[in-house]
Amino acid sequence: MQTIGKLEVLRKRVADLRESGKTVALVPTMGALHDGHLTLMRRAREAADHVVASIFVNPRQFGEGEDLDAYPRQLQRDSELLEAEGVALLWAPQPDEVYPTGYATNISVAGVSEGLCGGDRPGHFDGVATVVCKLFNQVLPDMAFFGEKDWQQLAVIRRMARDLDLTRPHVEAIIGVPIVREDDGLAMSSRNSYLSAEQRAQAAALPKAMRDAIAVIAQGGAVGRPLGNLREVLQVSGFDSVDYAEVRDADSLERLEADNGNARLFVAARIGGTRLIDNMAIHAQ
Ligand SMILES: Nc1ncnc2c1ncn2[C@@H]1O[C@H](COP(=O)(O)OP(=O)(O)OP(=O)(O)O)[C@@H](O)[C@H]1O
Ligand SMILES: CC(C)(CO)[C@@H](O)C(=O)[O-]
Ligand code: BAL
Repeated sequence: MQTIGKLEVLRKRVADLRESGKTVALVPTMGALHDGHLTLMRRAREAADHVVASIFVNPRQFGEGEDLDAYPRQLQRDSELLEAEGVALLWAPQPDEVYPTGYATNISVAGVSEGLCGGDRPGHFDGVATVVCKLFNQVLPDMAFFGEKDWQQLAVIRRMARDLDLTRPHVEAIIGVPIVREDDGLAMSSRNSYLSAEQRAQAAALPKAMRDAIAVIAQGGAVGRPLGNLREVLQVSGFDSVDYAEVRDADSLERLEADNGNARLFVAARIGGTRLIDNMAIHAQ
């Protein structure tokens, strides 16, 4: 596996991979890899002839006072993990390679980016859409893989690909991979490394409270009371605050007051300084 920091070199190496009609999958990440990321790499390996992974802690998607500087960076360890997964190229540019002096363009996707993480993190999805569009143009992959842990992000990226008529990858080739969880149900996340041992144990209350709320919501009726209970349970379990707990349509992301058969529960909650997100279908898929 070759690690590349210059766009010029990336374009040449991707062109080499494409020789004799071979397909290329892109898996964008911010590094500090865990089994959730490695599952994306495996899905990509199964679907394409070659996998290009990217590691870029994108400054434009972090708000003021967020954890841009503290975000874990461990390129050496990550590159060993990617190599072991059979990844062909690692695209790991520095910020000035992605946003050179004079950079002035922003992509903003309305609708699906509103509320949930978009509400709590103003400008976040502009930063995500902008960098993902650039990554797509840099690698021109046949397909790209994203985790359903960031369900709203996936919706934003698909909307962007549809609206901008992207062909590499085409919107149908933007593939969502189900959430990979720890044994106690907590969704794997690079930010879990911020948790102390006590907070890590308390964090398991999040998926459990979500499953309990879902069991009630799936029986029909309004979502207000189960979501109220979920907030209370999280506070009693050691969470400091709940940024949002909402039921939305899984595709349109419209907010729902009652189950519509295609509903999904979305929660973001804070424990210590760490913000954890999760989402689950109300009805088994
Ligand atoms: N537990 C998981 N299961 C499936 N996909 C995941 C999981 N965690 C992350 N991903 C996916 O991996 C890709 C890269 O994510 P990223 O590098 O931000 O990792 P992360 O663990 O989500 O980090 P963060 O702590 O910033 O949320 C995204 O498409 C994300 O949805
Ligand atoms: C898609 C992404 C790599 C864009 O920076 C990031 O938002 C992430 O890791 O989910
Ligand atoms: N996985 C989402 C990236 C972020 O939180 O900025």
